[in-house]
Amino acid sequence: MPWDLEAARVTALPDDAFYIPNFISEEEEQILLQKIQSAPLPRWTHLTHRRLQTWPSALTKTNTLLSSPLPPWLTTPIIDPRFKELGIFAESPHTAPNHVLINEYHPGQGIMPHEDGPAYHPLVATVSLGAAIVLDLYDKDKKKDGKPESEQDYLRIPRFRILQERRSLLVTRGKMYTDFLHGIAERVVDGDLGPETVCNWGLLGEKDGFLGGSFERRTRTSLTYRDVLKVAKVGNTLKFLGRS
Ligand SMILES: O=C(O)CCC(=O)C(=O)O
Ligand SMILES: [Fe+2]
Repeated sequence: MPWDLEAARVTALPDDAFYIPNFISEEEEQILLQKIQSAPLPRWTHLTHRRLQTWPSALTKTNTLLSSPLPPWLTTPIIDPRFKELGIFAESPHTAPNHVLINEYHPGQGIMPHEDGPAYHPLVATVSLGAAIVLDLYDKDKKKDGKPESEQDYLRIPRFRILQERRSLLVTRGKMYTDFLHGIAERVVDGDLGPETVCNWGLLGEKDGFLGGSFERRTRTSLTYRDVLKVAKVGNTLKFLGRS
């Protein structure tokens, strides 16, 4: 793992994006997948095109996080020591992520182009598990309220494509967070892969598997680490509710 995030910069992208292959080991990947699979069923929110876990809890209607620690399996070794060593959240308000979304995509599933919005410090650190997937980035300009205006907009060609290998880390922040939409196409095959079409091609850990220019999707799970700006102490909340 590089000690300096700069060595991992995706130079073909506007500021800032960083890609680190083999960020976690195969053993760490298996432990994480097993923890995710063994979470009680009510932990999952089932959406039409994927399912999702939210740790430590969903935000309130005012985008507030009720303060609660992340479980140790989401903290060690990803946040502590690795994010800390790389200084990934050093400039975010809480100097560490306090929220993790876990998305699971089966082949053919994806996520519509969207932006992550103002509830978070503009930085997302994504660890990919289980299989590779292509993340598409779209210009935001022709969008209204951050959402595609039409079906045609949704189908339009991405401006950039990032290939996320299993066990890799992708960090997007700044302009990449605020000026682009990101999405994952609902495909069973990711194709047209090569140095001209994949902006992090030179940073990939194992290009050999992708030299044929395409791969079949398998189940891919992502952990997206973020810093929620507004945090309420649970003690205060209880007081607010008249319970203490
Ligand atoms: O699975 C991913 O890598 C992206 C997930 C995402 O965009 C989100 O949860 O907001
Ligand atoms: Fe997102």
